[in-house]
Amino acid sequence: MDYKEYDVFVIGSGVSGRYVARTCAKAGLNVAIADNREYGGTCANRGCDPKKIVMGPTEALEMAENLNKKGISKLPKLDWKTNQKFKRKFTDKVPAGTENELKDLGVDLYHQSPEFIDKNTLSVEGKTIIAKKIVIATGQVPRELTMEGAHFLKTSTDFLKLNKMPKSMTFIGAGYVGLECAHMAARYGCKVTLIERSKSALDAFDPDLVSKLISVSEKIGIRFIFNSEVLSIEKLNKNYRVNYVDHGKNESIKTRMVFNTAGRVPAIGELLLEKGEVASSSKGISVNRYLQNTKNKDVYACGDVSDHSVPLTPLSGIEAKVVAENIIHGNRKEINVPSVPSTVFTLPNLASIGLSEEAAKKRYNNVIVNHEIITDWYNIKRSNEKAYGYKVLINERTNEIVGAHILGPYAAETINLFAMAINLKLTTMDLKNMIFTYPSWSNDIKSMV
Ligand SMILES: Cc1cc2nc3c(=O)[nH]c(=O)nc-3n(C[C@H](O)[C@H](O)[C@H](O)COP(=O)(O)OP(=O)(O)OC[C@H]3O[C@@H](n4cnc5c(N)ncnc54)[C@H](O)[C@@H]3O)c2cc1C
Ligand SMILES: NC(=O)c1ccc[n+]([C@@H]2O[C@H](COP(=O)([O-])OP(=O)(O)OC[C@H]3O[C@@H](n4cnc5c(N)ncnc54)[C@H](O)[C@@H]3O)[C@@H](O)[C@H]2O)c1
Repeated sequence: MDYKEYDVFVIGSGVSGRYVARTCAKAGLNVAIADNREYGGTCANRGCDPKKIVMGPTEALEMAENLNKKGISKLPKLDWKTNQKFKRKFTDKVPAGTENELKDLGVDLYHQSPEFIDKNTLSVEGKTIIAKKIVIATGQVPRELTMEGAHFLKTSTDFLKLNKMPKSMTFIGAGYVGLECAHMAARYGCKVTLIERSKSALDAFDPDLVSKLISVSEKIGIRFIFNSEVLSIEKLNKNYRVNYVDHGKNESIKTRMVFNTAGRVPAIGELLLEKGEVASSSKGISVNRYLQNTKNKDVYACGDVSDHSVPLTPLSGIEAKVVAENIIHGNRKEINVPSVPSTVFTLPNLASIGLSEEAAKKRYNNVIVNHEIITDWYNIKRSNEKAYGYKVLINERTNEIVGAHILGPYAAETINLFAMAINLKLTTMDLKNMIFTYPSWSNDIKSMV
């Protein structure tokens, strides 16, 4: 019988899977890894990294527009095609680079989805694999939508590698992916519509700041349709017709492309988990505090696919470290996640860490809510940016910051100072007593507390 044995078999070569494979191989274990797409995962191939490159010219345009006739006399013209070329300089190298790095460490590579046969046995590429430990690090995939014509839908992966920017596009779902793509597309000259099922966008973020972001987005031409259900998508000649119900009324919109940005779900459909006796739910692979499956103790999970994770790159990395350590040394490291900052890379950025206003008020008796949409601070006036606002939540008893939310330029950077403050339990006075550079956006955080 054609079978192979490994100490560790990793499924998924994204930020979390490849970390586990690399670390276990470096520790002398006999390791294999499988991926059914190009190696390197979502973040590097079709997520965070290429997205920021595509966004680069829009940031330059935004800054120029804000200073138009204030020292700028001619606005830059964005060029999608040359930016795609620049982007490919990064993304083209990822799959081979990832494979070579793993091969050099002696890791065996497979290019298909494995299926469980039993608790420690997998089938892949016609081979039977017996592994002492199996790591599931398969990430997430777009939620499948089932309306008539759903097969016409494109995804964020298609968006980030479009040959040219179409005249119009419609996104179904106004979450992270929908909003980020919408902001990029609108600034590259596309007419953008977002159709969202619920009453607002970005439900994980502060509603006051979200509402300001929506009004800024509308000013750059983005149309939002809330409380709306898409019924069907029809193919016309060059366009699609999206039929939807808006407040009980049947409506439609003609658009060049339609994207599914309605959320992402754990990528577990192809693994035949029941045969491996692996416990899972709609949130992903069920794990305990060692990130070990709650049923099959020889299975671990890390990254977006674990039911412990918030689907963000830095968290996937932290989880991978825990899994690698527990496999190499036996269960000795529990997952312990600090407060995790998160940013929607719209312009302006919307960034957040810690508790929401609602959660903070539930958790603490007395919460100070510092909230302002800023119009008269020096930074906003000199940059002429479209919006700047914050909400900071402070536990009145201890003066510790328990939540911070910023809508503004470079909020993806300044929120990291709040991450440090919250995780180190700094008080408002600690922050105020720090000396930061001036004039800088970071320095403004002292005025927010
Ligand atoms: C458009 C977009 C933008 C994003 N932007 C950000 C951002 O700015 N900041 C941030 O922190 N996060 C961002 N994210 C989320 C981030 O990409 C993920 O949190 C991160 O990539 C998760 O890493 P992972 O290793 O868990 O999974 P992934 O990187 O998704 O890797 C999983 C791998 O498993 C493979 N796989 C799946 N199923 C199977 C199978 N059955 N068999 C074999 N292989 C399989 C996949 O092909 C993939 O290579 C973004 C996501 C998207 C989609
Ligand atoms: N900047 C970042 O860090 C970043 C960027 C992209 C993605 N991500 C990660 O990926 C995850 C997924 O992001 P996402 O944008 O795909 O999902 P999301 O959950 O943020 O947003 C999905 C949106 O689609 C709506 N929706 C669902 N079904 C719908 C339907 N049938 N019709 C209309 N609207 C519908 C939801 O109400 C929600 O507002 C995020 O939670 C985040 O952790 C992070």
